[in-house]
Amino acid sequence: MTGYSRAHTHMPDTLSSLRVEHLAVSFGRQEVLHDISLGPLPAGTTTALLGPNGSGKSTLLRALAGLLPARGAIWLGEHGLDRMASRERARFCAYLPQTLPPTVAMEVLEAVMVARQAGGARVDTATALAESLALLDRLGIGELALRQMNALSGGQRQLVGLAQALVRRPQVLLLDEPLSALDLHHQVAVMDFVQGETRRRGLVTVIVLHDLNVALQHADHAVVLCEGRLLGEGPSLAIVTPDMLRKAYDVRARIEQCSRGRPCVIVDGIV
Ligand SMILES: Nc1ncnc2c1ncn2[C@@H]1O[C@H](COP(=O)(O)OP(=O)(O)OP(=O)(O)O)[C@@H](O)[C@H]1O
Repeated sequence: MTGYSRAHTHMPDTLSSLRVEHLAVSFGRQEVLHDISLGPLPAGTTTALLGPNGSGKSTLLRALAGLLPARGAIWLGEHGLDRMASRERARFCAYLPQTLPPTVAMEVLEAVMVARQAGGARVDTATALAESLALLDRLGIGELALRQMNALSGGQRQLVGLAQALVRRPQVLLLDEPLSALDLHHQVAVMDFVQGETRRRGLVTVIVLHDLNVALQHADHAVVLCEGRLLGEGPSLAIVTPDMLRKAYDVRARIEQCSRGRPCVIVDGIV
C-alpha cells in the first residue's frame, strides 16, 4: 500500500514487545481479573486470547486498551502504557470492541478517514483518503466506500471496524471477537490479513477468539483465562491441549492432525 510507512508520524519506530505485570481489574468491590502477568509478546506476533464465557477476555483487552481502570503495569518496550494519558495511549493501541457502537450518519470512507486522523499522527486529507481507500480495498470492501455506515450489515460493519482499527497504524492491535459476524470466507480472509499485517508491520496483535481451530492455525501464541485467572500462556500448539480444554472449557477433546498435517481440535463431548 502506498503512503503507509511509519515516516512522518509520531509513532515510535522501534519494534517493541508487550508485557503485562500483575494486572488486576475490579468492578465495584468485585475483582474480576486477578494478578495477570503476560509476555513478552513480541512485535510481529499474533496472540489468541482464549477462555470460556465470563472468564475475563474482554475485560483484559479493555484494560490493555486503557478503557478500564486497572492495577499493575503494562509495558510496550520501555513505554509504560498504563501511565499514559488516553490520547497518548491511543497513538500506540487500536481496539476493536466486541459490540460495535451505533454509528452516526456517515459514509464508510469518511468514517475510516476520521479514524485515521484520530490516530494521533497528523496527516493531510489527501493522505488519509488514499490510505483509507487502499485499506478498504485490501480488506475486500472497497465497494462499500460510499455506503452509509448505518446501512451496513453486521459483518460489513465488523470489517469496517477492523479497517478503522488498522488505519490508525497502531503498534498494538486489540481485537475482541472480530470474526463473530463474518461468514467462513471472510473469517479466513480477515485472519490471513491480520496475521500478515501483524508480521509485516511488526505489530503486537491480541485477538479474542472462541474458535480454537482458528487459534491453532492463525495465532503464534495463546493465552487462556479461566475465572479471571491466567490458566496458560505460550505457543498455541503447546497451550491448546486436551488437558487445557478440559480445565478451561469442561470438554473432552483431542488434537489431531488433518490430512494436510495441520492441527485440529475434535471435541468428543462435555465433561
Ligand atoms: N461492567 C461490568 N460490571 C460488572 N461486572 C462486569 C462488567 N463487565 C464484565 N463484568 C464481569 O466480569 C467478568 C468477565 O467478563 P468479560 O466480559 O471480560 O468476559 P469474557 O471472557 O469476555 O466473556 P465472553 O466470552 O462471554 O464475551 C464476568 O463475570 C462479567 O460478568
